[in-house]
Amino acid sequence: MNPLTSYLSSISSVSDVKKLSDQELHLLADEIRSFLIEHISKTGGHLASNLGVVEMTLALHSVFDSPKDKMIWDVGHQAYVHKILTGRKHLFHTLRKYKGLSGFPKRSESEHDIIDTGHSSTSISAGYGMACARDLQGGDYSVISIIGDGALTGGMAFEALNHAGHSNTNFIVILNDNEMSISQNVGGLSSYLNRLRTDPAYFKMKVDVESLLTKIPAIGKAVFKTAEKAKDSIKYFLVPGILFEELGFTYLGPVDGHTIKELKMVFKRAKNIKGPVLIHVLTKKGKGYSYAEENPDKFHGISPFDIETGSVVPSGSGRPSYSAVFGKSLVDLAKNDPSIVAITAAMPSGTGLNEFAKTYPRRFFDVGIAEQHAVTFAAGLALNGMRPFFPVYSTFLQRAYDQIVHDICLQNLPVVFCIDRSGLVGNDGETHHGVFDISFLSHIPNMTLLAPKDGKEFERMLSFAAAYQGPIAIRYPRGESDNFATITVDPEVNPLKAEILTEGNDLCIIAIGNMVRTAYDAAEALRSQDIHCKVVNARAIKPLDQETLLQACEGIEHIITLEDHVVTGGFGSLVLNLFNRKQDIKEKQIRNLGLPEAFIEHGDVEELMEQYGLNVEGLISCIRKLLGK
Ligand SMILES: Cc1ncc(C[n+]2csc(CCOP(=O)(O)OP(=O)(O)O)c2C)c(N)n1
Ligand SMILES: CC(=O)[C@@H](O)[C@H](O)COP(=O)(O)O
Ligand SMILES: [Mg+2]
Repeated sequence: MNPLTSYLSSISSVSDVKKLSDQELHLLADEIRSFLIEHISKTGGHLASNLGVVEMTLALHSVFDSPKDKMIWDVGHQAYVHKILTGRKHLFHTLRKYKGLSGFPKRSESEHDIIDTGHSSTSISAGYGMACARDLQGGDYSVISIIGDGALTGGMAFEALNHAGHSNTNFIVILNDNEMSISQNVGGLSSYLNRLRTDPAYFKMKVDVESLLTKIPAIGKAVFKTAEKAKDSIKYFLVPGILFEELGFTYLGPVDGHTIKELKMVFKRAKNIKGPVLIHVLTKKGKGYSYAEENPDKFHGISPFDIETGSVVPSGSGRPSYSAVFGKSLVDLAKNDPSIVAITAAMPSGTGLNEFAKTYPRRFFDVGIAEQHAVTFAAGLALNGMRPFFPVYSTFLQRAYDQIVHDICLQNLPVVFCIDRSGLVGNDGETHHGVFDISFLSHIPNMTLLAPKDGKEFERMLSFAAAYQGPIAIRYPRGESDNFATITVDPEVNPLKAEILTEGNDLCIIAIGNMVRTAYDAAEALRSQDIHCKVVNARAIKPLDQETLLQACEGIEHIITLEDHVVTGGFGSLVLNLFNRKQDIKEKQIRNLGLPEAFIEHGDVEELMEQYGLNVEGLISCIRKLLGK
């Protein structure tokens, strides 16, 4: 290769990868790592996971023929290398930007992206479905699901392993084991995998033992049976991956995930094995960038950073995030209430639980990527006298709908759901926006749902929830907490009571949570133009503070409800029902402002809010139109 032109610039499609020798592929791997670090330091994104799969992805595209052979990336946050090799490297300056490259596989982006992913543990189910379809259609291609050790802790992955295992369907599962979820991986499976990783003798021994045992001459039935039994029992102790073998998979590994020659050899071998195969690949998360290797948690999902120092470029006003407010408040509450325990589904850092975990290790539970289990585990804790707090991203809570209904609300248990990342989250896009939680929670009997307008109110709601007799959820957005200290200073505020922030009789805006600031700023701007809007901070989404809301709207014709949530089944629909039931709705013009019933694309939150008319300017123009001014 001409030293002046890089290997990376020679790759315009996956077929170019196949032309390179193993040595050249390793040189290409170095260039891809520099490319990833360079670009993600500017755009932000999932750096550590992608640095860990460079050689594996190169080997995959060397041995298999995408898109004929189908590659399914679990979660999909580690598919940047796949995207670079499949003709999208020139788009990486737009990574996760509005109308730019998605941070996850997107079928609309490329034929090489076989399925849209973003939520964990779906790849084996989807892959096995595709393999079964292929066999029904007489197809002749490989289906490969690539799943991380974190994602493998998701129950759905085991449902799929169980289903696929005892079939003779040709299907390949690649387990990318880097011992990390976002934080350190947890659970019995993780320790099992760790044993496989750390006892290479296992792998060597397996080959010796197997070849020895197969040499035992089958003298007579009895001896052969004994030999088989001996083989099975020895295999049980010595053959790594026995767990997967017992489920019906042929286990190959563990394989060094950074040696392309070895990877290609195992992938080629797997192609020719009948039935389901699981390849256990060992990788290092963050490989090739020392800051990410030392701190894979921080560099899992990283904002723009300085390559030289590894430090994140500071942004925002410096106010604590809602997650930080949550984490600090919970440590304070737990000091005086020993019944308080905290549960996370593999997201301690993202939900602000690191401090609590350090302070109260016995009262902290990381269940792995297992939201369904987390909720019913919380039910068990609550039934036995504890007060569980479960901070979880809105979008991931979708996984546990039935557990919330059946195991928490039906039994009216005192569990606190702290719904982080509610509303638009921005750069993660469709699979991560938290815009359905009001719709899927507000209709469940016994569920109470609150939304704070700022950090102070959030603290108040958390202490209220800690004493609440029943299921209660508090929804709050990603990012910095707001601060209305100059307006309401009542520390003992009752979170079930709405509050009137500003007076006015031309129109009434009833807003929730993060949208109260938008309503307040729009009303302030309009006041100077002689348009007087009343602003109500609803605080409680369910039950609504009917008395305050009805009173606040007396004598006002135009009402706007404002939410960072889909309008269908959202907060506005609850207000509409209230006025329908309580008052002659004909007297009122009620406009529900929120998000459409659509999957909202990725981009910066500000851009998306503008796009959907939910920023201050959008609200002002809507009010002017309604009032004809
Ligand atoms: C249902 C669900 N819960 C939580 C997450 C958040 N999440 C994204 S990646 C990740 C860890 C994945 O670990 P692993 O599969 O080992 O991949 P790695 O980053 O180590 O390559 C988690 C918890 C998610 N995407 N989906
Ligand atoms: C891939 C994934 O699901 C997580 O890494 C998620 O992107 C984290 O989101 P935050 O950056 O909001 O914590
Ligand atoms: Mg991992």
